Amino acid sequence: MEAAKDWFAHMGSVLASMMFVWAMFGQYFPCELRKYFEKHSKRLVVFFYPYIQVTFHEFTGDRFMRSDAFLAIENYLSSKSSTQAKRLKADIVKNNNQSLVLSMDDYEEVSDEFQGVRLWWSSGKNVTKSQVVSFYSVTDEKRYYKLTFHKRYRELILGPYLVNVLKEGTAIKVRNRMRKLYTNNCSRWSHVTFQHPATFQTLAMEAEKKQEIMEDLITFSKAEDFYARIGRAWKRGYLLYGPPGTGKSTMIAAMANLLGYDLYDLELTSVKDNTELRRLLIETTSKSVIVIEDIDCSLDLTGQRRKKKEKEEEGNSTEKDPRQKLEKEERETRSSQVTLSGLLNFIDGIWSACGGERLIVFTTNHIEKLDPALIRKGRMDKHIELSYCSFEAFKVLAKNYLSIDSHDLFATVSELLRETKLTPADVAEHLMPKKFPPDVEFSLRGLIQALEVAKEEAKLKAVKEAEEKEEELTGEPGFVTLEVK
Ligand SMILES: Nc1ncnc2c1ncn2[C@@H]1O[C@H](COP(=O)(O)OP(=O)(O)OP(=O)(O)O)[C@@H](O)[C@H]1O
Ligand SMILES: [Mg+2]
Repeated sequence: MEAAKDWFAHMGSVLASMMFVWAMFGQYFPCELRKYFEKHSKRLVVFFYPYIQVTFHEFTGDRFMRSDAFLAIENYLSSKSSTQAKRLKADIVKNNNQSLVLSMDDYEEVSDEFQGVRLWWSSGKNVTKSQVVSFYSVTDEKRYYKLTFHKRYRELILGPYLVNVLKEGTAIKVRNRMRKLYTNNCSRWSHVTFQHPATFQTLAMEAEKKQEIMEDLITFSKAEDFYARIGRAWKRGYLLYGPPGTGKSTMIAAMANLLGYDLYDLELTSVKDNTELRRLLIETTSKSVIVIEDIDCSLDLTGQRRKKKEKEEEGNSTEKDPRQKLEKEERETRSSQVTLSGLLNFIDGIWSACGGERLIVFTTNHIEKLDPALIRKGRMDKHIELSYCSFEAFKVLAKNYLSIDSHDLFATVSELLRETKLTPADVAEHLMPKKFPPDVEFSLRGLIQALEVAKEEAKLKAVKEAEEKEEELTGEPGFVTLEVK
């Protein structure tokens, strides 16, 4: 097939040369003869050269903006170029890992296959003298990729194949891009490079739970067709809850890293009203995680229930002065301009118009404070509890911080962790090596001591609470006996 293509290509160039000669000297022939020759020479070319060529130029229209199709093809061909081309160009892409991207040099060719059909991509460039007046000689180089395939496969290649090339190429481009962390201030998103090292591998949590969350995320990221078919916006809501220091923010960074998404950290307290909230959310790009941290503290997001309760209290209010009342009302309208319903409208699919996938993640330390309307299933697709450090989670931290899988002191740690509540953040702090290489035993003994102190404190707290309860019941100071094990 390669040989046949070469032969056809050769014939094509012979014919092209004939056409060139004809273009140069054709004018000296009589008009009738010229028309006849032109008509039949095209047929001859088609007969001898049954291949179709499609050219994708680097610049189309705007000479400062590289064409999206060209960039997608460059990315699509990068893996094929690195295995097939003899001359390659290398460039460092400033993504989160500064990876090296290879592409074929000019006038190279690589082949590809699609549904059993072979086709070829070649690269080239048009060099023109620049119109710009300059001391140095300036030339304009416009590169292009040329796709060659047999005319028999016109529909397959111009349809599904090219769609696939552009889709895959764009996905590689997105994967290789520099990711961003956006924050909202003064009604606008501003961004910095997102470079957080957290991964699910280093996240301390039970392996099974971790696996389930990762699978859920990956399934979501690949479910474009599914969401389109069922007519739902391609988005998924997560609610992460648990005490401070249990890894909620760390997990969000790990989620963004796993999927290669950008991160939008939405600070609700600096959003003026629902209109601004709508605009900020619409401005988010696809392949992003939108995070609203500590929703219980952000605003009056607990909805109607709390408002109703406040109204009831207001009935018994002592503010008789109308001016004071007015001020209070003004204060309330100002603070409640971003409402629960405003937020839920977006979550319920208003932004389906935006297209592209988005994850929305809420975090809270107090799930019990949230209105059930906000957290019912369907609105938040997945509720994830991050809790105190279990032995399994400890083992992940021990591996991360001390590079150990087991130790004689693990049994003591395991027993103490079962009786005590220490957050992964606290455990991590004790495992953090004070020198390198780390003194494993010293770190583990430090952790054991902290666990014992926490255990004692918890016992004393329980005694105090019991005494207060007894005092409440009897009106007498209570004494509870501490059972020592
Ligand atoms: N599950 C965990 N796995 C690995 N590291 C953790 C975990 N939980 C906490 N840490 C460590 O503790 C630090 C604090 O954790 P993080 O900020 O994720 O907690 P949080 O749950 O978001 O707390 P808050 O509710 O206060 O926002 C992190 O920098 C991380 O190093
Ligand atoms: Mg946090």
